Amino acid sequence: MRRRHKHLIFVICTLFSIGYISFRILSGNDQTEWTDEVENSPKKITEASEYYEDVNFIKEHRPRFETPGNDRQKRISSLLEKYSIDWRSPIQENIWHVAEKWVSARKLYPESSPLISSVLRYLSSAPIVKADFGYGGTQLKITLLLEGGQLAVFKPRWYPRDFLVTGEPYAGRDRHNAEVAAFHLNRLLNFSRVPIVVGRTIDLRNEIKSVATPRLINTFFTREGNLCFYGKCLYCKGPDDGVCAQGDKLEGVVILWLPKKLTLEKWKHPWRRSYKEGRRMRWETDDSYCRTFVKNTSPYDKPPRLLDIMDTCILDFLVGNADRHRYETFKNINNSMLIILDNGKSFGNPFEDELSILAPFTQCCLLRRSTYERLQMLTDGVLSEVLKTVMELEPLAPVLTQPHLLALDRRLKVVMDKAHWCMKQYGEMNILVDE
Ligand SMILES: Nc1ncnc2c1ncn2[C@@H]1O[C@H](COP(=O)(O)OP(=O)(O)OP(=O)(O)O)[C@@H](O)[C@H]1O
Ligand SMILES: [Mn+2]
Repeated sequence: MRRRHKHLIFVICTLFSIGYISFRILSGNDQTEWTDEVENSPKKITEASEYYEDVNFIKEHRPRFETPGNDRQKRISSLLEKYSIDWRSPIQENIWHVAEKWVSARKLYPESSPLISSVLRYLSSAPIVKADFGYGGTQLKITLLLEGGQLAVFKPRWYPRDFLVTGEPYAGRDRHNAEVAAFHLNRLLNFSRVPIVVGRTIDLRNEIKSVATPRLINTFFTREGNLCFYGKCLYCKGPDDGVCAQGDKLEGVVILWLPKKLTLEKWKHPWRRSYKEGRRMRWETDDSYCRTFVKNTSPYDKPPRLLDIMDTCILDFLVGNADRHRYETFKNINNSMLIILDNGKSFGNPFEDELSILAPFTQCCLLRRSTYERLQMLTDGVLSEVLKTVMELEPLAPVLTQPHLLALDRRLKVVMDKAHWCMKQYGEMNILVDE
């Protein structure tokens, strides 16, 4: 009897030990579910199929910055190889023709070409043959005719780089450096939809006034020994609205004009703001606006326009541009891109993220797969690092202050979180579009 009793105790202890050891092994696996170990040995968890799906989902979609020992450095190198600018490339005087030929329905220039450096170099140095008023709009600018017959726009500097624009999300005057940063960011996103732009400090007296039309000369004046002008635009009424050089030197940006033979068509942006206090637009109060209205309305009911709106709002959210009230496409050209013109209202406040700019994306939950993959490549601070390096020798360098660079990385995380939320909610195949 006693022997049988002992035997029973032995069996119970053995079973208990086996149970305990199994439990430890399994819970050990549990703890590795977020680490690379699971990525390398997915077989370990194949039995729990539901759970496996979830882990796989997170593995594929979690932001890269949560992955230790990832390929960050490789991503930086490959992006720099494609997008670096040779700011010392020799001047090529016949480059305008090249830039003109680049323009097609879906791209303004190739993703990567040493000739982009050549265009930027010449745009920042070509002699100015003629200068006139801008061409309407609300902001002060000058139209330039450059040597070789190329048209361009000059937008002047109003603010120092660290100026903080507060108030309404679209407040303040244009930020000239924002045009430059938005252009390079658009390249990193592989959009090629922002016109080519470069920083340039001009001699207002010798390069502009000397070749200006009489009507532009009439708006020149001096203030405290500095040469100024106020030009003509909706907000350019007189000297109070003028911009002044430091002495004769005026910093600004030169934007390459699109080929004259291509006509632009203007569209009202479906997610535009009212710009009136107390007046709310439908998208601000109706979260089904995309599904019930925009998606059923031409030209958003078929590709590529709505996807272009998604791309644009992501770029705008990253740079903080809340002023995309209208947009332009090439008239009579099939599948024309949404041309991302006028980014002057970006980079006003690096300490706030204006979520309403993302409304098209959060309300439609739609995104090109190519854009999603590119955004993912730019996580882990890759975005700010590559952008900073690409613009390091820009004539306006430093183009962005550190807080603005950090804001880009922070906002990118917000975009990725929204994308993952959409995927979880509706399924990846309903969110990401192969186009
Ligand atoms: N690079 C360009 N090539 C061709 N057309 C251009 C270019 N830049 C601007 N335009 C034309 O001029 C218009 C006004 O330009 P832009 O939006 O930069 O000025 P703005 O004064 O900031 O306008 P708004 O006050 O409406 O914001 C554009 O809508 C476009 O039609
Ligand atoms: Mn503008």
